[in-house]
Amino acid sequence: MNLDAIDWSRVEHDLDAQGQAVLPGLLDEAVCLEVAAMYAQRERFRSRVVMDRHAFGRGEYQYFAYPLPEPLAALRPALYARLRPVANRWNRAMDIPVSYPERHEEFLERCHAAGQTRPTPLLLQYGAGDYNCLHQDLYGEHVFPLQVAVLLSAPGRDFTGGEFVMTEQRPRMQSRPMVVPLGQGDAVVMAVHHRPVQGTRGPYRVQLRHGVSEVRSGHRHTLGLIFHDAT
Ligand SMILES: O=C(O)CCC(=O)C(=O)O
Ligand SMILES: [Fe+2]
Repeated sequence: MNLDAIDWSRVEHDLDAQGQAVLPGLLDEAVCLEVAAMYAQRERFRSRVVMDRHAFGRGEYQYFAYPLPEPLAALRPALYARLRPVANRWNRAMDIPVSYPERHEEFLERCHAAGQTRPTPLLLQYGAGDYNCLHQDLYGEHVFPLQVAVLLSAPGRDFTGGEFVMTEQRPRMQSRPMVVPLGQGDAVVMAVHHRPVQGTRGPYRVQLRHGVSEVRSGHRHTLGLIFHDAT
């Protein structure tokens, strides 16, 4: 994990232009394999979700329990600090009277005081035929408007299909699809649910959703980092 190697002005530009941006090579291959292997260590997690039981898609995921293991424990506050200026600027543009404190810990205290005490970082596991329906990761009143997903598996080698997709819904218009190309260790930063777009008569909001197309073969693991906690 080397956050200094990332071109954050390009990330900010891409987030403003399309609601998502790639962080290339966020985790190296050895770390990807180590994190993916945690899936089998049930004691690391607070709960497991089998997606087809809830009509969320097909496949499964587990939410980590506190304390988070490394590298997640360090990555979550470090990414928060880099993304906080965009989150604050987006809220100002959308007239949302919420600003995010300097430290992630302080934001978590706000979540916890409102009953959002459960950790949201998650590990997802897909096999052939699995997919993730378009969704928004909202877990209560307190929302940090950006989240990160790291692809832990190698496309072409570990799996085929399984593309990361997003849609952006503009008011009274049809949805715009986006496919985000990711290699092993690359991450996508994305809007959790909405973002401001500059219109001729001022800024307006667009709604975003993300999901994963069907995995055709092999296995695909993803690490999801959401900055608010859950009720
Ligand atoms: O598996 C993926 O790429 C999507 C993960 C996801 O939905 C998330 O991290 O919130
Ligand atoms: Fe998600």
